Amino acid sequence: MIVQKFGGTSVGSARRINQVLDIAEKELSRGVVLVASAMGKTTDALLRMAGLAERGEADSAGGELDNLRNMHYSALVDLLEVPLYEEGKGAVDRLFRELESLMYGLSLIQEVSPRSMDTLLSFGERLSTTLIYYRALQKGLNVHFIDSRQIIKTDSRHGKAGVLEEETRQAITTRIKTGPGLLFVAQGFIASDSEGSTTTLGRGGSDYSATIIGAALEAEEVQIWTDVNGIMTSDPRLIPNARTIGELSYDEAAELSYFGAKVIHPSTIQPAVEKRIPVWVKNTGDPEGPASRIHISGSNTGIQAIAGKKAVTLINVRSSRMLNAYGFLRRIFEVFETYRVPVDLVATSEVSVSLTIEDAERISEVKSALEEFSTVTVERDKAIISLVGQDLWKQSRFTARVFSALVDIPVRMISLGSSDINLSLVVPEDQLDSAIQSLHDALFAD
Ligand SMILES: Nc1ncnc2c1ncn2[C@@H]1O[C@H](COP(=O)(O)OP(=O)(O)O)[C@@H](O)[C@H]1O
Ligand SMILES: N[C@@H](CC(=O)OP(=O)(O)O)C(=O)O
Repeated sequence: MIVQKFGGTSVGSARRINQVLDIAEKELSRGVVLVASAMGKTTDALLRMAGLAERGEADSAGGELDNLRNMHYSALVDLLEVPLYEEGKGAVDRLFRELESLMYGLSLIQEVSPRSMDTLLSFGERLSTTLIYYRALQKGLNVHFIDSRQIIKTDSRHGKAGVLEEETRQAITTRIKTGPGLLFVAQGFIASDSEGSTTTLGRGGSDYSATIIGAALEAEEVQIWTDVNGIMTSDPRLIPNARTIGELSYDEAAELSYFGAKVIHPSTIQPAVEKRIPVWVKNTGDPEGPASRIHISGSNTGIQAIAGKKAVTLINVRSSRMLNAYGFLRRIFEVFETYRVPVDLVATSEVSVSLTIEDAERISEVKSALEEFSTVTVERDKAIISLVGQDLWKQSRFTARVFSALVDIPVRMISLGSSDINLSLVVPEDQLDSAIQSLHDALFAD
C-alpha cells in the first residue's frame, strides 16, 4: 500500500479535488491512504477568526466564517450530484454549525485557550476530507473515512503535540485495513490526546501525519503531493530558475526542512527513516513532471540545495570567569532545557558561546537565567542560510565560493561540521533573500 498526502493548494478547489482523486485512482490497485490538508489558506483564516473572537469581534469573525462557508459550499456544488449531494451537504452543514457555535462561544468569553484553538483549527482538515470522501463516493470508489483523531495519539501539548508512537501505531493498524482497490481518506495535521481532546502537530504538520501512517502500515512509499516539482535547489518563489533535486538522502531532506525549506515539515522524515520508506515529493499540477525521491542514500556529493529561515534570534553568552574552567556549556544548555527552548546553531570560543533560537517567546526568562552567571547580548532579526549536501567541506573551493558570493553581506556566525552535510550561516534577516540569490547563482551556475 501507499500513502498519498495532498497539501492545501492541491485540495484548494473542486477542480483540484478532482485532480487529487484522479491521482489516487491511478494507484488504487496498491491500496491508498489519502491524507489531506485543509483547503487553500483555511488554517490561516481560522487563525484570524480565533484572533477576532478573542477580541470579542464576533461580526468580523463571522465574516471569516462566511468566506470559508462559501468556498466549501461552492466546491460541494461542483463535486456532488443529487442524491449524494444532500448527504454530503448534511455533513458539511453539521461541521459549519459546530464551527459557528464554537466561534460565537469563544467571542463571548473572549478567550481562546490552546485547547480551543486546536479544536477550531481541526475544522479545516475535517471539512476538506469530508468533501474528498463524498466526491470519492460519487465516483464509485471503495472509500472509507477515517477521523485522524482516533488514529494519531499525542500528548497534550496543544499547538505542537508530541506523538505517542506505540499507541498511534496500534490505533492505525487496528482501524486501517488496506488492500488492493481500497481508498482511505484521513485528515493531516490533527490528532488527539489521551483524554480525547483534539490536538495538532504544528503548522504544516500534514506531511508528518502521512509518514506516521506510512510507517505504522509499513507502506511501500509515501508520496507528498504539493504545488511544486519536488524539492528544488532553493525555494522557487525566490529563485525562479531553481531545479528539482531528483534524489536526496533522508539526512539531507531533514536538514533542508529543519532549516526552512517549507516544502516538507521538519518531522516528516523521522518516521520514514525508521522503516526505510521512500518519500516522494511530487507536483499535483504536473503529476508526470520532475519529482524528488528521498531515501536512505543515493545522493550525489556536493551542494544539493540552499534553504533559509527567518525570525532567528542570536544569543551571545560571555563569561571571563569561565577561562580554563569546565561546565560552562553544561550550565548554558541547562537553561535552554529548563525553558524548553530548542537551540539551532552553536559556535564557541574559550569565554563565549553564540547560539541561535527560533522561538523568541521565552527570551527574557532565558536571558535572566543566563545572566546569573554570564553577560548576555541578544540580537534579533537574524536569519539562517543552510547549504546542504554530502561532504561539502571536502571540496576545497567550496567555502571560497560561498564567501565570495557573500562578499557584501555581513555573516554573523558560521557552523560547519556539526553534521557533515550542512554549512549554516547567520546573516541579517533583511539580507537573506539577496544572500540566497547570490549563493544560488554562484553554486548552481552550471
Ligand atoms: N527547496 C524547496 N523546494 C521546493 N519548494 C520549496 C523549497 N523551499 C521552499 N519551498 C516552498 O514550499 C512550498 C510548498 O510547501 P507548502 O506551501 O507547505 O505546500 P503544501 O500546502 O502542499 O503542503 C512551495 O510552493 C515553495 O514555495
Ligand atoms: N492545514 C495545516 C496543516 C498542513 O500541513 O497544511 P499544508 O499541507 O497546506 O502545508 C496548516 O496550514 O498548517
